[in-house]
Amino acid sequence: MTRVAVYGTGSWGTAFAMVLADAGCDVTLWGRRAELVDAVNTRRRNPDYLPDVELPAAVRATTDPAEAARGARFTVLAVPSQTLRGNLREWAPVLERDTVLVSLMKGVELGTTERMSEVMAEVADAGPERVAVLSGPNLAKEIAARQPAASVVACRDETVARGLQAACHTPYFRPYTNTDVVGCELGGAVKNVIALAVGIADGMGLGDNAKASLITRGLAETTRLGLAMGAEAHTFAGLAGMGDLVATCSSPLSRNHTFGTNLGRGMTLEETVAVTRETAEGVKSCRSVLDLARKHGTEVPITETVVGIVHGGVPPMVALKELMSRSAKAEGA
Ligand SMILES: NC(=O)C1=CN([C@@H]2O[C@H](COP(=O)(O)OP(=O)(O)OC[C@H]3O[C@@H](n4cnc5c(N)ncnc54)[C@H](O)[C@@H]3O)[C@@H](O)[C@H]2O)C=CC1
Ligand SMILES: O=C(CO)COP(=O)(O)O
Repeated sequence: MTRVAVYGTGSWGTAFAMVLADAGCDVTLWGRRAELVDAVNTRRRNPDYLPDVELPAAVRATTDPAEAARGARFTVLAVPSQTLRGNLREWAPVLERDTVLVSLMKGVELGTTERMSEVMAEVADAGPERVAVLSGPNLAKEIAARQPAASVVACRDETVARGLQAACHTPYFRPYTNTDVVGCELGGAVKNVIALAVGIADGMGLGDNAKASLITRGLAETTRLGLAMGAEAHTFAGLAGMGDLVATCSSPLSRNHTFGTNLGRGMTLEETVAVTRETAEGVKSCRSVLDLARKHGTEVPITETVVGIVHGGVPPMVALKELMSRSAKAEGA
């Protein structure tokens, strides 16, 4: 039986632990808080993040990182992007030497502008054959309800990607393989920023034309940045690009979309943060995505607009006018 360690007992870590168990793996979840770990072990519940879901018996939990790591072929990381480096520094000494690190995270590190796979490779001293990412239209609450979804598992080593694919393939969760790690990660991180923009537009009362335009031009700027970073164009037309963008920008379950809607309705950043319990990665990552784009000399006008609204205090209506009055361009430019 394949042993898997999942670090992070939030919505996605817990839901994906369930997917792995349903696919036949033996899963140990690492959690920070003893009460939550205890609830998983004794009541088969995660009352804080997925209270209505009964977890399979093959999912156990622990607060001990070494116990979670023992014998794990895959080590899945599902903590907020901005805490990964610090967390992994603590866990790296106890991980199995040959374990494959799998990122579920959709963010870019502030300051370094590193993708999560880069942080993982650096901190755990892992080669590309030990670093994988999973990304796609995967709203945790739908998956926890075993509603059908497809996803992408990406690793530079295709054999490793196939191994991970087999480890998480269930009747309701269909993973495809890809070797374009950069494209899959970037698709996941930037769609959170575009979902903020769409949420803001929804909150302002703008219509479906505005939404479709933001999604489409959002995909254009994601692809432009991705190509400059060495990603492959077709990845952005796939599940980790278009797929995730559509799911996140249209679902009320998305934390990023909801965060944006609250801002668009006129809440301040502080008020919006106060009512957001879970991780909305785009709020921080919009700045690192913008930094990344500047490093690569690419234009990301929607991301720039989101940074202006979220961190620069620009009123959404002013930001909209600026976005609409940029110099006219050819669509493929
Ligand atoms: N929830 C979803 O639908 C999906 C989420 N993701 C991505 O997965 C990642 C994790 O997201 P969620 O599980 O949804 O977030 P969440 O907010 O539900 O849970 C985050 C988890 O990290 C823990 N945590 C917070 N600060 C920490 C720290 N300093 N050290 C260690 N642990 C800490 C929390 O206790 C919690 O267990 C994010 O990058 C998100 O973008 C990706 C696909 C779907
Ligand atoms: O990544 C997600 C769906 O694929 C979840 O999006 P949110 O983090 O906005 O909830």
